[in-house]
Amino acid sequence: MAMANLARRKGYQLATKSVSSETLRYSLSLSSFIRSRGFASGSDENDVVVIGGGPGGYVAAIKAAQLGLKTTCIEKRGALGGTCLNVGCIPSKALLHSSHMYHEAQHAFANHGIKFSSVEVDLAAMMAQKDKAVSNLTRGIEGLFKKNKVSYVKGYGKFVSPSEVSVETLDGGNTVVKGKHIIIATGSDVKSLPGVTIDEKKIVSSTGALALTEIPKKLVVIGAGYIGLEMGSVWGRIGSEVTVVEFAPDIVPSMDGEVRKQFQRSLEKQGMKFMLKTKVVGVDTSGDGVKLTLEPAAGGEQTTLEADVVLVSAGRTPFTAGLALDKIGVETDKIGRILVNERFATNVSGVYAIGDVIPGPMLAHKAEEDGVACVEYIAGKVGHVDYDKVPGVVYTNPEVASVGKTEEQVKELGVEYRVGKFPFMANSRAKAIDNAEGLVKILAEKETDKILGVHIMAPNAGELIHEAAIALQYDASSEDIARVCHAHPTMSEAVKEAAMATYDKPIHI
Ligand SMILES: Cc1cc2nc3c(=O)[nH]c(=O)nc-3n(C[C@H](O)[C@H](O)[C@H](O)COP(=O)(O)OP(=O)(O)OC[C@H]3O[C@@H](n4cnc5c(N)ncnc54)[C@H](O)[C@@H]3O)c2cc1C
Ligand SMILES: NC(=O)c1ccc[n+]([C@@H]2O[C@H](COP(=O)([O-])OP(=O)(O)OC[C@H]3O[C@@H](n4cnc5c(N)ncnc54)[C@H](O)[C@@H]3O)[C@@H](O)[C@H]2O)c1
Repeated sequence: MAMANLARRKGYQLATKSVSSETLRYSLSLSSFIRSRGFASGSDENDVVVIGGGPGGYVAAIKAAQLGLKTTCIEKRGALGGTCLNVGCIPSKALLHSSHMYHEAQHAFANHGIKFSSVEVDLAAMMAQKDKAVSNLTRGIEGLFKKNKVSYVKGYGKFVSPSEVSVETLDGGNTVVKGKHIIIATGSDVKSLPGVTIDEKKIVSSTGALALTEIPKKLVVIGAGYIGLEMGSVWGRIGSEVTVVEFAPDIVPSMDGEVRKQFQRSLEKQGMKFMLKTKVVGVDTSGDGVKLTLEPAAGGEQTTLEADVVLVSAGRTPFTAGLALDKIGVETDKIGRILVNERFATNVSGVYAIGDVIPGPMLAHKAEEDGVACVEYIAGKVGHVDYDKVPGVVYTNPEVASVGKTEEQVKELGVEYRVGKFPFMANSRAKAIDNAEGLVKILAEKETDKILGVHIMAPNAGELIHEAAIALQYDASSEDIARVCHAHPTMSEAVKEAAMATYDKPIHI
């Protein structure tokens, strides 16, 4: 609105009535920016080149093009969407949903009066449904590239200079792509463990675990983080005996302690076994299955554990292999993450980095936010990402979602705080659908009531958390949430009640 007024005052014409104020804002500021910086127009040189077509890279490329910058994206895997779409977020959520439906059919339908004589898993069909979702979505991004006029080069990119990337194309050719600004968005890869060689058959990474052709009788998962618990849930629900070996004293070490305890109990009830404070010191794949040698994390007597398949999910590591970063002098930290400033600029002028390859949470939505902010800075605007307010969700059942600080972190900060909790046992919608496990927990600063962190365990916690994310972003108080009218009967009412419990008293408990 303000821009439209400015346009009128300055005598600009709105070209067509379909031009939105947003488009106008970008085009006005961008045309003057292009004039002042001498950006490419119609030449072979790009304003922006993005290496990597994952959530960070493809979103940065589309946003750059929307900002009027001539943009090319280089991707080596032959499909857009990166780890997330091809071998991460999307295929895992497809399998989590399919396996959840099977589990519900076996264990929950009868409570709702739905009975049938037998239910079975067709693994090939389950995998085909997952693959269909992935291929539809990757093609969708190619469509978005065309719509936004992003050039797409399929091949492996390597720096020749800070403004030139040589690409070995997938069709066997070679080309050099030039750009005034180059964004590295090459993501991450599975972190390997000493003495544990991934063969994607018996010893698998998440990629192998998303494509097993048989249900393993015994699955051992190394690492009780996001991937281990999600993929462990998938295979556990459809028949595997799942044991999770975790080095730390707790599962998902970054989670709020109280919520984590309830979460672990819930997973154990579903049949998942945990061996905490334990490390894998060796694997033997010479027989039919796998024999693991384990040792207490603090050292001590060794034990063995047998498995048909072992999933290595002990974290991911930044991926920069083959980029020739040393050739142009881009700085990385001790664990290989590219160092950037608040504008995502590396130490080399004109070279930027975003997503999993830089420090910060390794999450798709964080990579997307990085991508948008990075190109906004490149276009002379101001970008914004607040890593303290990035929601995290474990998509098990129940899901666990959180945003902001855990109680342990708040304590460590020495801030005086209040806690408000509300269990789904007292939420009418959760009772109506017979799925009342979990709680909402809110932490707020005692003096100001400003919300510091929100933690939710519920079947749809990943959806419920965004009310809290908005509240945190706008520095809302728990009273602000509590005084917003929430529809009845919804699971969201538990968020309102937890907010009431934080600054005053809840009604329904
Ligand atoms: C099993 C699994 C499940 C996950 N689930 C979730 C989830 O539910 N929610 C969530 O937020 N996050 C999830 N993640 C994490 C998420 O996938 C990553 O945080 C996200 O993909 C990072 O995006 P990115 O763009 O930085 O990198 P990536 O998605 O890794 O993309 C980088 C791309 O760059 C390409 N590339 C690398 N080097 C070159 C080169 N030299 N030339 C050309 N191309 C190159 C790669 O082929 C890749 O496609 C999951 C990860 C895994 C493994
Ligand atoms: N739902 C989601 O958003 C989602 C899903 C999957 C993956 N991801 C992202 O992918 C990244 C990688 O996932 P991940 O599960 O591999 O990593 P993670 O960092 O979530 O968990 C790794 C776990 O392995 C443990 N560990 C490390 N070394 C070990 C060892 N030698 N033996 C036993 N345990 C060990 C760690 O203590 C930790 O609990 C995550 O950081 C996450 O950001 C996100």
